[in-house]
Amino acid sequence: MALYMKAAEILDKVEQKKGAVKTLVYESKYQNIKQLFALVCETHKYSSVLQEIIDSTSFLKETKLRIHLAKVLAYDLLIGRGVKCGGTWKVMMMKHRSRLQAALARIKIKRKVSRNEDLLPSGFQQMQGDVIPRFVRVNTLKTTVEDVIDYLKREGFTYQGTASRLEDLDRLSGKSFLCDLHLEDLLVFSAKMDFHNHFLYKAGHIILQDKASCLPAFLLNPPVSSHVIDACAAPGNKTSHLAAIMKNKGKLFAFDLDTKRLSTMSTLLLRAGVTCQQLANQDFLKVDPQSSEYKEAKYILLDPSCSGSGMVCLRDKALEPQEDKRLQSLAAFQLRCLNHALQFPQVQRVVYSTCSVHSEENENVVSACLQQNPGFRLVHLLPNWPERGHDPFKQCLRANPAKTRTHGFFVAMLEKRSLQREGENVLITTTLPAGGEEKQDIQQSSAPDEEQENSETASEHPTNPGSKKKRKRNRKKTQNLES
Ligand SMILES: C[S@@+](CC[C@H](N)C(=O)[O-])C[C@H]1O[C@@H](n2cnc3c(N)ncnc32)[C@H](O)[C@@H]1O
Repeated sequence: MALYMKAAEILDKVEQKKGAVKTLVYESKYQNIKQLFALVCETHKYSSVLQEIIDSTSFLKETKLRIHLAKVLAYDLLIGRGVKCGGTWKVMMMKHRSRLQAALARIKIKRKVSRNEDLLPSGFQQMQGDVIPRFVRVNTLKTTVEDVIDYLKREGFTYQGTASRLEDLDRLSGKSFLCDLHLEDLLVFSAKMDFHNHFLYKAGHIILQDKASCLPAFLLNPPVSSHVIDACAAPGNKTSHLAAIMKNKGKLFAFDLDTKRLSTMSTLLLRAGVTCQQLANQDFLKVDPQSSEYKEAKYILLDPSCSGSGMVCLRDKALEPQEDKRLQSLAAFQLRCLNHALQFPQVQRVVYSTCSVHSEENENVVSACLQQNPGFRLVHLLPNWPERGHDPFKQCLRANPAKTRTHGFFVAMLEKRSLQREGENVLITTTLPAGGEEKQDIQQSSAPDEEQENSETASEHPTNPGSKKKRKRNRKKTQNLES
């Protein structure tokens, strides 16, 4: 019963656009997160069909159930695993079973389809084949990749080395796993692997984070001891990633408007061993860039609220035409945030990211911002990343299940022009698949010769195989994971 109540509560919020499924499920503190997440996602996908079924029967009127609870129960009865609770709800659902089944059958006949999946709105049908592997980020504040691999091997997992091609990820099954081909602190497992109850997760040694969502902090790559702003930070996965890159040194200012999400974030950061953060329940747009507190802030990560249309289980809703108005208002907010980020006097780099597939929230925001801020330009990111921003924003990255085996995502990095002397080359190389040929991308800078202050040039990025940082990056053995 508790499962259905929680699922209905979250579905209600999701349909009112009060939050993303993943966050709401996590915040619910329900013990079986995976089960709750699956039920909410699936009911949400079939929401319009369930509404049609319910409307065509007297189910709501007779049971006096609220619509979201009715949908969740009807989903499990007709499409899911069968109603699993006992008591009055089970009796009630059994009483209405044949009428609800008949209503579903009538809809299938009307639409001339035989399978339930064929009733899904087209956006959801496309993604039925999309399987996203389980990505696990090793929290280097608490452990090392080697220690996690050893620990898992002792538990019967099979380590298959570093992936060399995207297709290697599709072949993962059972307890086999790989190191990711782009991000060295990321392990990849089959989609079915669940770590929510695993010791490594509960102890904060691993973070369950989609690969695309790991890109912003990885690309921003703030140096140890730097001052960094995470503008829209909760629930804090990217904040903890930034802290790991900064080795918990320096200052990490993290803002979020939402008190509840911030409190979840505090728990998450505590578990991850983050100590360099300064959390504030504050509107980023009202943070004063001129305040002396931020006078050394050179790196900003901006991951503002977005339509969430890249999240696989939300895809069809976000593609509905009536979303246009909402997209415009989100885009306006995102542009204000990005413009605001560029007002910090010492800012050198800003990474802008969304989990949206819409150009309105991605390339269009970046384009408008660059027009309004000619002192900034785009940095060409990871040259061998397979999915690029829409024309002409090839410097930016996109991600999606088909091309990158991740949720839909967008990342851009803006850099202050004065960081590069005119005519200098910005060299950005990338970690390559094992055995792959080294690729480099040389971009001609057209920046005016204002000041040469950037000691953190792109060639020092750890993705550059030759960078000092990468050479020095010896993963320290820290705690014994079993202690
Ligand atoms: C996409 S989520 C951020 C996810 C986060 N970066 C992470 O990786 O866990 C967007 C966040 O922006 C927050 N937000 C929305 N408007 C804001 C504002 N004006 N100032 C600060 N935070 C804001 C929302 O509460 C939400 O938590």
